[in-house]
Amino acid sequence: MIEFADVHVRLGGRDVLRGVTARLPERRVGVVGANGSGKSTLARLINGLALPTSGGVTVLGLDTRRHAAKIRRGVGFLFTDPDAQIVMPTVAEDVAFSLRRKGLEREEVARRVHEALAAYGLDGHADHPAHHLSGGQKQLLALCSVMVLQPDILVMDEPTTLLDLRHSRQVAEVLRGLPQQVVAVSHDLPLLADFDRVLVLDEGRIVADGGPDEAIGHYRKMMR
Ligand SMILES: Nc1ncnc2c1ncn2[C@@H]1O[C@H](COP(=O)(O)OP(=O)(O)OP(=O)(O)O)[C@@H](O)[C@H]1O
Repeated sequence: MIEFADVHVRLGGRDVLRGVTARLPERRVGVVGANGSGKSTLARLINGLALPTSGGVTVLGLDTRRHAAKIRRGVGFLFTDPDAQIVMPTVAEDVAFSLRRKGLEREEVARRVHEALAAYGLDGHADHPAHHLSGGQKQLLALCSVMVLQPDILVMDEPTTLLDLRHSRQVAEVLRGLPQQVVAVSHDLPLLADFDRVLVLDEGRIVADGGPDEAIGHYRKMMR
């Protein structure tokens, strides 16, 4: 469960979010809106990467202002650019990196890495240099490295921007099967078409909120 209570965010003298209130119990929530409407800031609030100037954000029952470290352990965050997230030389090492930091035994790490790579269609690339993967494969690797930690919530900021149609569909398929709550900021409207709920932001406010047909319809009209 994610809850925004009258959240205002002011950055560099600008009101980026202006009174956002929403309770989000749904499993898959999309966020759309024009460039600069505050979507990334909203996403970053969920794991405490951004903090409200006033109002509050509660995630997994905790206030993000007071429990940032604990919330970050429970909230996986996927950035648009996978290069920002890939930290180790090979594909398998990248997935293993965060598991090792958790102090898991070597054999347990190897088992989980193997399973995770297979789930994301990357098992044939385990020993390849991560930076030699295609953009789409890198995005899948970044997602795999986040999900191997089994977060309670996955937040994605424009996860399909760099992907071709096939890889976008693959990511959509992966999201469909995840048991976790997913919040996806995206300009990729087909990705959100079967989400449970979509929020439309405009100039830092939620201006539409509902099922994908209704909310995306509103967004399309706004952008005419
Ligand atoms: N750290 C910051 N300092 C000053 N202004 C900021 C900062 N971060 C974001 N902004 C401004 O806040 C506004 C909203 O930014 P945000 O990235 O949340 O929008 P967005 O809806 O995700 O946009 P896009 O679709 O282009 O990614 C923008 O005008 C941006 O320039």
